[in-house]
Amino acid sequence: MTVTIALPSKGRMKDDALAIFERAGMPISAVGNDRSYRGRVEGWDNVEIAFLSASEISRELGNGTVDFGVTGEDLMREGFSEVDKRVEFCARLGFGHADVVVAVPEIWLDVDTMADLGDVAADFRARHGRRLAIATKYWRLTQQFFSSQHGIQLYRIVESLGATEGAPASGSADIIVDITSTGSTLRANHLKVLQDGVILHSQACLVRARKDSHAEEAVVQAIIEAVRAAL
Ligand SMILES: Nc1ncnc2c1ncn2[C@@H]1O[C@H](COP(=O)(O)OP(=O)(O)OP(=O)(O)O)[C@@H](O)[C@H]1O
Ligand SMILES: O=P(O)(O)OC[C@H]1O[C@H](OP(=O)(O)OP(=O)(O)O)[C@H](O)[C@@H]1O
Repeated sequence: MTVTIALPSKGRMKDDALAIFERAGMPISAVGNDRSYRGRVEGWDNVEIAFLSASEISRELGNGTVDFGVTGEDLMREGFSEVDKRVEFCARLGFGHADVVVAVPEIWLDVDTMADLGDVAADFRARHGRRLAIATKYWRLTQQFFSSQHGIQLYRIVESLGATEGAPASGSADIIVDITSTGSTLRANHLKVLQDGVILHSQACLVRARKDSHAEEAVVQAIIEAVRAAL
C-alpha cells in the first residue's frame, strides 16, 4: 500500500510543514520541478506527497482520500460534524496558530461576554425588527458555540467569503466570527473579542484519516512516531 500525505502547497504553512518532516528524517522533494503538486520522501518509497490547499487537505482527510494531512484544526472542525470519528489528530505541530473568535464593535461598551451578547440577541428583534446578524465562514463552529454551548438561538448567520471584519462597518452584519492571529485586523476594524469569545485555539496538526487498513501498515505508525519525535 502507498500512503499519501497531503501537505500545504504554499506559504508559511508549507515551509513549516516541510521543516518538520525534514527534522523527522523524512526529507521531501518535489517530483519533477518545484511547481509540481506531487512529492516524494527520500528513503520512504511507499509514501507519496500531495501538495494541496489547506482547505482541500481537510476535505480529503474527511473523505478518506488521503491517509495523512497537515492542516488547521479549525478547518477540520468546521468541515465535518463528528470529526473525531473520521480522523485522528496525531500531533499539534506548533505553527499556524490562530484563534476562531466572536468579535463585536468596540462601541458596544456594555457587551464584554457571551452572556451580554445573549441579552443583546434576545432584545434585538424588538429593537431593530430583525435578528442579530453574524458574518462568518465558520457557520458550523458558530452554531455549535452559540446554540449548543451558550443557548443563544436568536441570530442569523450571514455567510462571508472574505473581508469578514468589514461586515459590521458596511452594515451587512452586526458582529463576526473569524480567525485572528495578531489581532491587528480586528483592531483596524474597531472590533473587540469577547472575554469568553474564543471558540477554538487552532494550530496546524498532523491528521490521520481513520481507515481499517492502517492497522496492518507499519509505515502508518512509523510516520506518526517520526513526526512526534521531531516536535
Ligand atoms: N493569520 C491567519 N489568517 C488566516 N489563517 C491563518 C492565520 N494563521 C493561521 N491560519 C491558518 O491557516 C489555515 C488556512 O490557510 P490558507 O488560507 O492557506 O487556506 P486555504 O483557505 O486553503 O487557502 P486559500 O485561501 O488559498 O483557498 C487555517 O487553518 C488557519 O487557521
Ligand atoms: O489577526 P490578524 O493577524 O490580523 O489576522 C487575521 C486575518 O487573517 C485572515 O485573513 P487571511 O487573508 O490570512 O485569510 P482568509 O482570506 O482565508 O480569511 C483572517 O480572515 C483575518 O482577516
